[in-house]
Amino acid sequence: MLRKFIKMEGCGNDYIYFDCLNEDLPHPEQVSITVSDRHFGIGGDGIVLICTSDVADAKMRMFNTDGSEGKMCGNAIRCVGKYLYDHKIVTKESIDIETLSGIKHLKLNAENGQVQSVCVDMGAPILEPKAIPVNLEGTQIVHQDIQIGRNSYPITCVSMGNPHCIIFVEEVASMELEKIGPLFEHAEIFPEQVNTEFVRVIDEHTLEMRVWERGSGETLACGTGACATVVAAVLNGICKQNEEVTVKLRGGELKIIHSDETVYMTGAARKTFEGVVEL
Ligand SMILES: N[C@H](CCC[C@H](N)C(=O)O)C(=O)O
Repeated sequence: MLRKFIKMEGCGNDYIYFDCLNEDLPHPEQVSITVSDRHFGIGGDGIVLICTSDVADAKMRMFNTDGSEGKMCGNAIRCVGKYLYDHKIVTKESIDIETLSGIKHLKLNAENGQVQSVCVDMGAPILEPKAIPVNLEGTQIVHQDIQIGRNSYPITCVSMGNPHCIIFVEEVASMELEKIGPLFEHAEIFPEQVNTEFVRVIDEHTLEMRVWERGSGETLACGTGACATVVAAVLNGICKQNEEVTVKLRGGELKIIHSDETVYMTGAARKTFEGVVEL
Protein backbone atom coordinates (compact mmCIF):
# COMPACT_ATOMS: atom_id res chain seq x y z
CA MET A 1 0.00 0.00 0.00
CA LEU A 2 1.44 3.37 -1.05
CA ARG A 3 0.92 6.16 1.47
CA LYS A 4 1.69 9.89 1.28
CA PHE A 5 3.67 11.37 4.15
CA ILE A 6 5.13 14.75 5.09
CA LYS A 7 8.37 15.19 7.01
CA MET A 8 8.40 18.09 9.47
CA GLU A 9 10.64 19.18 12.33
CA GLY A 10 10.51 21.36 15.40
CA CYS A 11 14.01 22.28 16.66
CA GLY A 12 15.34 19.26 14.80
CA ASN A 13 12.91 16.82 16.50
CA ASP A 14 11.78 15.30 13.25
CA TYR A 15 8.71 13.15 12.71
CA ILE A 16 7.02 11.53 9.73
CA TYR A 17 3.44 12.82 9.54
CA PHE A 18 0.47 10.97 8.06
CA ASP A 19 -2.78 12.76 7.23
CA CYS A 20 -5.41 10.42 8.67
CA LEU A 21 -8.30 12.87 8.37
CA ASN A 22 -9.85 10.77 5.62
CA GLU A 23 -7.88 7.53 5.77
CA ASP A 24 -6.82 5.60 8.87
CA LEU A 25 -3.30 4.18 9.24
CA PRO A 26 -3.35 0.56 10.41
CA HIS A 27 -0.70 -0.79 12.84
CA PRO A 28 0.94 2.61 13.60
CA GLU A 29 3.25 0.97 16.15
CA GLN A 30 4.90 -1.21 13.50
CA VAL A 31 4.82 1.57 10.90
CA SER A 32 6.73 3.82 13.29
CA ILE A 33 9.43 1.21 13.87
CA THR A 34 9.81 0.61 10.12
CA VAL A 35 9.71 4.14 8.65
CA SER A 36 11.66 5.83 11.47
CA ASP A 37 14.78 3.84 10.65
CA ARG A 38 17.35 6.32 9.28
CA HIS A 39 18.97 3.71 6.99
CA PHE A 40 16.21 1.33 5.91
CA GLY A 41 13.27 3.73 6.22
CA ILE A 42 12.43 7.40 5.77
CA GLY A 43 14.23 8.34 8.98
CA GLY A 44 12.79 10.20 11.96
CA ASP A 45 12.18 10.32 15.70
CA GLY A 46 8.85 8.56 15.17
CA ILE A 47 5.53 9.13 13.43
CA VAL A 48 2.58 11.46 14.00
CA LEU A 49 -1.00 10.78 12.90
CA ILE A 50 -3.23 13.81 12.18
CA CYS A 51 -6.77 12.57 12.82
CA THR A 52 -10.29 13.95 13.10
CA SER A 53 -11.62 14.91 16.51
CA ASP A 54 -15.10 15.29 17.98
CA VAL A 55 -13.89 17.84 20.53
CA ALA A 56 -11.17 19.87 18.78
CA ASP A 57 -10.00 21.01 15.35
CA ALA A 58 -7.98 17.79 15.00
CA LYS A 59 -6.45 14.98 17.06
CA MET A 60 -2.75 14.16 17.25
CA ARG A 61 -1.35 10.68 17.96
CA MET A 62 2.41 10.18 18.11
CA PHE A 63 4.56 7.07 18.24
CA ASN A 64 8.22 6.83 19.24
CA THR A 65 10.79 4.95 17.17
CA ASP A 66 10.25 1.82 19.30
CA GLY A 67 6.54 1.86 18.44
CA SER A 68 5.38 3.04 21.88
CA GLU A 69 2.69 5.71 21.85
CA GLY A 70 3.55 9.02 23.52
CA LYS A 71 0.77 10.88 25.37
CA MET A 72 1.97 14.34 24.30
CA CYS A 73 4.62 15.80 22.01
CA GLY A 74 5.44 19.51 22.10
CA ASN A 75 7.54 19.76 18.95
CA ALA A 76 5.07 17.68 16.94
CA ILE A 77 1.96 19.58 17.99
CA ARG A 78 3.44 22.79 16.54
CA CYS A 79 3.97 20.99 13.21
CA VAL A 80 0.41 19.61 13.29
CA GLY A 81 -0.85 23.19 13.65
CA LYS A 82 1.35 24.19 10.70
CA TYR A 83 0.06 21.34 8.54
CA LEU A 84 -3.60 22.16 9.23
CA TYR A 85 -3.20 25.89 8.50
CA ASP A 86 -0.84 25.63 5.50
CA HIS A 87 -3.20 23.13 3.85
CA LYS A 88 -6.20 25.38 4.64
CA ILE A 89 -7.84 22.65 6.71
CA VAL A 90 -8.22 25.35 9.36
CA THR A 91 -8.37 29.08 8.60
CA LYS A 92 -8.17 30.40 12.18
CA GLU A 93 -4.85 31.25 13.82
CA SER A 94 -6.11 30.00 17.20
CA ILE A 95 -6.89 26.29 17.12
CA ASP A 96 -7.31 23.34 19.50
CA ILE A 97 -5.66 19.93 19.16
CA GLU A 98 -6.85 16.85 21.05
CA THR A 99 -4.11 14.67 22.53
CA LEU A 100 -3.98 11.75 24.96
CA SER A 101 -3.05 14.39 27.57
CA GLY A 102 -6.05 16.62 26.89
CA ILE A 103 -6.89 19.43 24.49
CA LYS A 104 -4.07 21.90 23.80
CA HIS A 105 -4.62 25.47 22.58
CA LEU A 106 -2.33 26.76 19.81
CA LYS A 107 -1.66 30.29 18.53
CA LEU A 108 -0.30 30.02 14.98
CA ASN A 109 2.10 32.70 13.72
CA ALA A 110 1.80 32.74 9.92
CA GLU A 111 3.41 34.78 7.12
CA ASN A 112 2.04 34.64 3.56
CA GLY A 113 -0.23 31.74 4.46
CA GLN A 114 2.57 29.61 5.94
CA VAL A 115 2.98 29.02 9.68
CA GLN A 116 6.51 29.89 10.85
CA SER A 117 6.13 29.41 14.60
CA VAL A 118 3.51 28.40 17.15
CA CYS A 119 2.77 29.25 20.78
CA VAL A 120 1.26 26.28 22.62
CA ASP A 121 -0.56 26.41 25.95
CA MET A 122 0.90 23.13 27.24
CA GLY A 123 -1.27 23.03 30.34
CA ALA A 124 -0.32 22.95 34.00
CA PRO A 125 2.58 20.71 35.09
CA ILE A 126 1.76 17.63 37.15
CA LEU A 127 3.98 17.18 40.20
CA GLU A 128 2.22 14.50 42.25
CA PRO A 129 4.54 11.44 42.09
CA LYS A 130 1.78 8.89 41.51
CA ALA A 131 0.47 10.92 38.55
CA ILE A 132 3.84 11.42 36.87
CA PRO A 133 4.28 8.44 37.56
CA VAL A 134 7.35 7.87 39.72
CA ASN A 135 7.50 5.44 42.63
CA LEU A 136 8.96 7.78 45.27
CA GLU A 137 7.44 9.03 48.51
CA GLY A 138 6.46 12.67 48.92
CA THR A 139 4.09 15.29 47.52
CA GLN A 140 6.58 16.25 44.79
CA ILE A 141 10.06 15.13 43.79
CA VAL A 142 12.46 18.08 43.84
CA HIS A 143 16.25 17.69 44.02
CA GLN A 144 15.86 14.21 45.49
CA ASP A 145 18.91 11.95 45.34
CA ILE A 146 18.34 8.61 43.65
CA GLN A 147 20.77 5.85 42.74
CA ILE A 148 21.05 5.20 39.01
CA GLY A 149 23.65 2.65 38.01
CA ARG A 150 26.66 3.20 40.26
CA ASN A 151 25.99 6.89 40.86
CA SER A 152 23.56 9.05 42.81
CA TYR A 153 21.80 11.97 41.08
CA PRO A 154 19.59 14.78 42.46
CA ILE A 155 16.46 14.50 40.30
CA THR A 156 13.34 16.62 39.87
CA CYS A 157 10.29 14.90 38.35
CA VAL A 158 7.58 16.68 36.35
CA SER A 159 4.83 15.48 34.01
CA MET A 160 3.64 17.60 31.07
CA GLY A 161 1.19 14.85 30.24
CA ASN A 162 4.22 12.60 29.80
CA PRO A 163 6.86 11.75 32.41
CA HIS A 164 10.13 13.70 32.77
CA CYS A 165 13.15 13.41 35.03
CA ILE A 166 15.36 16.52 35.13
CA ILE A 167 18.96 16.60 36.38
CA PHE A 168 20.97 19.83 36.63
CA VAL A 169 24.63 19.27 35.76
CA GLU A 170 27.77 21.36 35.31
CA GLU A 171 28.24 20.44 31.65
CA VAL A 172 26.06 18.63 29.10
CA ALA A 173 27.97 18.73 25.80
CA SER A 174 30.31 15.84 26.51
CA MET A 175 27.82 13.62 28.39
CA GLU A 176 27.56 10.10 27.00
CA LEU A 177 23.75 9.96 26.86
CA GLU A 178 23.76 6.62 25.04
CA LYS A 179 25.24 5.12 28.22
CA ILE A 180 23.36 6.96 30.97
CA GLY A 181 20.04 7.64 29.16
CA PRO A 182 18.76 4.05 29.14
CA LEU A 183 19.61 3.65 32.85
CA PHE A 184 17.17 6.44 33.67
CA GLU A 185 14.63 5.46 30.99
CA HIS A 186 14.26 1.94 32.39
CA ALA A 187 14.86 2.64 36.10
CA GLU A 188 12.41 0.70 38.29
CA ILE A 189 11.11 3.87 39.96
CA PHE A 190 9.55 4.89 36.61
CA PRO A 191 6.76 2.33 35.98
CA GLU A 192 5.97 3.88 32.55
CA GLN A 193 9.67 4.65 31.77
CA VAL A 194 10.73 8.30 31.54
CA ASN A 195 12.10 11.08 29.33
CA THR A 196 15.31 12.41 30.93
CA GLU A 197 16.65 15.95 30.56
CA PHE A 198 20.23 16.93 31.44
CA VAL A 199 20.43 20.67 32.02
CA ARG A 200 23.23 23.24 32.35
CA VAL A 201 22.21 26.59 33.84
CA ILE A 202 23.65 29.49 31.83
CA ASP A 203 21.71 32.17 33.73
CA GLU A 204 18.26 32.62 35.26
CA HIS A 205 16.76 33.17 31.78
CA THR A 206 18.84 30.68 29.77
CA LEU A 207 19.22 26.91 30.09
CA GLU A 208 21.11 24.42 27.92
CA MET A 209 19.41 21.01 27.62
CA ARG A 210 20.03 17.62 26.12
CA VAL A 211 17.43 14.87 26.28
CA TRP A 212 17.23 11.09 26.22
CA GLU A 213 13.65 10.38 25.18
CA ARG A 214 11.57 7.44 26.27
CA GLY A 215 11.13 5.20 23.25
CA SER A 216 13.34 7.19 20.88
CA GLY A 217 16.73 7.76 22.51
CA GLU A 218 18.57 11.07 22.18
CA THR A 219 16.69 13.59 20.04
CA LEU A 220 17.80 17.10 19.09
CA ALA A 221 14.95 18.60 21.09
CA CYS A 222 11.98 17.75 23.28
CA GLY A 223 9.15 20.25 23.65
CA THR A 224 7.49 18.71 26.68
CA GLY A 225 10.99 18.19 28.08
CA ALA A 226 11.85 21.88 27.69
CA CYS A 227 8.65 22.80 29.54
CA ALA A 228 9.32 20.26 32.29
CA THR A 229 12.87 21.61 32.57
CA VAL A 230 11.70 25.19 33.18
CA VAL A 231 9.15 23.98 35.75
CA ALA A 232 11.98 22.06 37.48
CA ALA A 233 14.21 25.16 37.34
CA VAL A 234 11.48 27.23 39.03
CA LEU A 235 10.96 24.54 41.67
CA ASN A 236 14.71 24.57 42.35
CA GLY A 237 14.87 28.37 42.61
CA ILE A 238 16.99 28.71 39.43
CA CYS A 239 14.39 30.50 37.24
CA LYS A 240 11.38 32.64 38.13
CA GLN A 241 7.74 31.98 37.38
CA ASN A 242 6.12 34.34 34.79
CA GLU A 243 9.52 35.18 33.26
CA GLU A 244 10.50 33.90 29.80
CA VAL A 245 13.25 31.30 29.74
CA THR A 246 15.19 30.34 26.61
CA VAL A 247 15.96 26.63 26.45
CA LYS A 248 18.90 25.99 24.15
CA LEU A 249 18.65 22.55 22.52
CA ARG A 250 20.91 20.76 20.08
CA GLY A 251 18.41 21.47 17.29
CA GLY A 252 17.29 25.01 18.13
CA GLU A 253 15.70 27.13 20.85
CA LEU A 254 12.35 27.15 22.62
CA LYS A 255 10.90 30.06 24.62
CA ILE A 256 9.09 28.87 27.73
CA ILE A 257 7.00 30.78 30.25
CA HIS A 258 5.80 28.97 33.38
CA SER A 259 2.89 31.18 34.44
CA ASP A 260 0.77 30.80 37.57
CA GLU A 261 -1.77 28.62 35.75
CA THR A 262 0.02 26.94 32.85
CA VAL A 263 3.18 26.60 30.74
CA TYR A 264 3.54 28.34 27.35
CA MET A 265 5.98 27.01 24.75
CA THR A 266 6.86 28.97 21.61
CA GLY A 267 8.98 27.59 18.81
CA ALA A 268 9.40 27.05 15.09
CA ALA A 269 7.68 24.44 12.92
CA ARG A 270 9.11 23.56 9.54
CA LYS A 271 8.35 21.23 6.63
CA THR A 272 11.38 19.46 5.18
CA PHE A 273 9.93 17.26 2.42
CA GLU A 274 6.94 15.22 1.25
CA GLY A 275 6.89 11.76 -0.23
CA VAL A 276 5.17 8.48 -0.80
CA VAL A 277 6.13 5.32 1.09
CA GLU A 278 5.28 1.65 0.54
CA LEU A 279 3.68 0.33 3.76
N1 LIG B 1 9.21 10.41 23.88
C1 LIG B 1 8.07 11.11 24.46
C2 LIG B 1 7.13 11.63 23.35
C3 LIG B 1 7.78 12.71 22.50
C4 LIG B 1 8.04 13.95 23.29
C5 LIG B 1 8.96 14.98 22.65
N2 LIG B 1 9.51 14.66 21.35
C6 LIG B 1 8.32 16.35 22.65
O1 LIG B 1 8.61 17.17 21.74
O2 LIG B 1 7.58 16.66 23.62
C7 LIG B 1 7.28 10.15 25.36
O3 LIG B 1 7.24 8.96 25.05
O4 LIG B 1 6.73 10.64 26.36
